[in-house]
Amino acid sequence: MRRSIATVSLSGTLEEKLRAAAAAGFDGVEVFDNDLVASPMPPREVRGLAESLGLGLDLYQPFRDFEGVDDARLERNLRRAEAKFALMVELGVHTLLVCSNASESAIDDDARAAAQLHRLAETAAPFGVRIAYEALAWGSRVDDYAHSWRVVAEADHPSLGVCLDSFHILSKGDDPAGIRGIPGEKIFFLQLADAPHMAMDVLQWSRHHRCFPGQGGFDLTAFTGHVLAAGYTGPLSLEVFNDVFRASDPRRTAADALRSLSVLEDALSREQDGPGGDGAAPTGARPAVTLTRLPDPVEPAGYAFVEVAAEEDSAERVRAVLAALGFEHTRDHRSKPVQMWRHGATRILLNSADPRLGHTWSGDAAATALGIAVADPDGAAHRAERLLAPPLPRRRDPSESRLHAVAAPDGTSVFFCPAGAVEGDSWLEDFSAPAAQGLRRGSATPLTGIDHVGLFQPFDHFDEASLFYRSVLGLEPAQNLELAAPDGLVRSRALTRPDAALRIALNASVLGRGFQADAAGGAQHIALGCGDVFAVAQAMGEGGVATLRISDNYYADLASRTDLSPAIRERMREHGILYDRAGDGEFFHFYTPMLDGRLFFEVVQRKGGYDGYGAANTPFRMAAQRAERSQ
Ligand SMILES: O=C(O)c1ccc(O)c(O)c1
Ligand SMILES: [Mg+2]
Repeated sequence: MRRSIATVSLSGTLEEKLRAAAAAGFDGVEVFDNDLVASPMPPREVRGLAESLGLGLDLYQPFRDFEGVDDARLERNLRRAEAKFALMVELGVHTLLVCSNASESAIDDDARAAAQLHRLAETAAPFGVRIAYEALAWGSRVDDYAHSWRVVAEADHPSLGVCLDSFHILSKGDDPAGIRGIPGEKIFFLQLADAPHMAMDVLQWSRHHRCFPGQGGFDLTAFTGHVLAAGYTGPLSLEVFNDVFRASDPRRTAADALRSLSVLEDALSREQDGPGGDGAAPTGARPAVTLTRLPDPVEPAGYAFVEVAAEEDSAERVRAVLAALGFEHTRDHRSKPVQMWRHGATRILLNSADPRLGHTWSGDAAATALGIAVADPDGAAHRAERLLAPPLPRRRDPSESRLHAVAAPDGTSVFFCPAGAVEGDSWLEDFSAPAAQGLRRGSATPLTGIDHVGLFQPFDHFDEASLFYRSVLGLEPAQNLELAAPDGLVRSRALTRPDAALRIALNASVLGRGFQADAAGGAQHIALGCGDVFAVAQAMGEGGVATLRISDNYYADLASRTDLSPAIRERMREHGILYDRAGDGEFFHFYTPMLDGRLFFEVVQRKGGYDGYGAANTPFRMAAQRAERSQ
């Protein structure tokens, strides 16, 4: 389908916005009145620039407070509209968006509104302009799509139709299924925006918190499905008012935006195919539009590895922790300064070179790459590329295996590794047995694998990162949580496979401050699953690595709210083990100290189907880390 974006969704001058939209691959834009008025470019130049960029100007907007007015004001409004129609002719835009009247003085009379919109459409027609009437959620009379459609139907003019905006409809909990009853040719325009669920004034919610489809809490796939079922064939246009996007690099925002539409179209196209999903047997009537289809979603089987980069001093600290956790240094890379540490099927790669720069890693130890085990690495890489994930060039010897890698928004490398690879196979052959004196053995601990990886994100790219991991790795996002760290609020969002084979936790500091955010690149952790958290804590201590100490007050509080026995609580206190409970599920977990400024490990034990992350304990963990740092 044709893809557009409103200039209000991007930062910068009108020219920068047009260039960013074109660079991302959009077909068209909605021109916002203010962006044009503020631009030094005359309308004909804007038109020329858009043409040279291959962009259509699909809509001009918004025109406000037109209908439901007294007769004298109607004449003034028509003159105001005529000036815009003349401008639109110069720009070459053929559709004007008219928002439902939001002023207190609007007259509550549908017949009057319909007659006045009829006059407007009649005046627009000679200019080659159509009117798309949009119900604002805060319109003073017309505030839902069904009402806007009743007025448009009553006005009955070929140059008048409705504009549907997902935000105004879904924010109020209206049932979008009714859209199917609107004739497709009377839906002149479709604006898409998602938003996180919030209990707040709808105007403020709309003007500050909209986000791209798939980043919030609305079901945009179902919504758009209804609009297509009605027979709509126009553009899918993103209209996102968002405080962060207004102030961010427009090229990056535009790429994020286009990715959201690719994911949406792909989901719609798969839905139309029905449960078989092979494109051969549509269950419903196929609409008159072509939907972008991406390579099949990736179904990760788990982590093939996590790579940690560390310069020598901190590498020694990482090695000490790995050995104490029961990992063993089993292999070395044949051509790079990379050690493989293994515990059963769990692998941590320890790299002393900066994988991106090719020289010695400087700075704090960091998790720089995630190896994701997938059945079809080529297909996964192909899908990632279609989702505008930047591919990473790999420097390698000709004899080495080739792994596809892409960069996540925070710069983490994501490798697609063949699932089920065993030693003697593919990329693992790039590693050989280490010189015997280099070998370091771990202890026997009941670790079961990598439970999750926690990555701190710059706040501005939090939604982008969550859409990236969701669409590129096939993960389902949970609700955003806000956690009170001792030095600021931390937003947290978990993404997981339905079968829990892969979990990622994203965190960000709401105000971009606090020690977690201050660590260059932000705090990170690698969480290991186990069958006996006490045994692992014990072994780690015997291996010379203490666990992060949690305050005694925490254990006093635990006594008041759980029925854990005093003996167990005492052992937990001794090892800094934290506890959470959900239904019948229980969660025990502890942390290593921060290895440098940013990286630490966590060990978790899940019982009885617990599928959270112990978020309730995060403030206490962060307080303990902060106390430890300032010692
Ligand atoms: O917030 C507004 O005023 C506004 C303007 C135009 C739109 O299309 C819209 O959805 C909201
Ligand atoms: Mg709108």
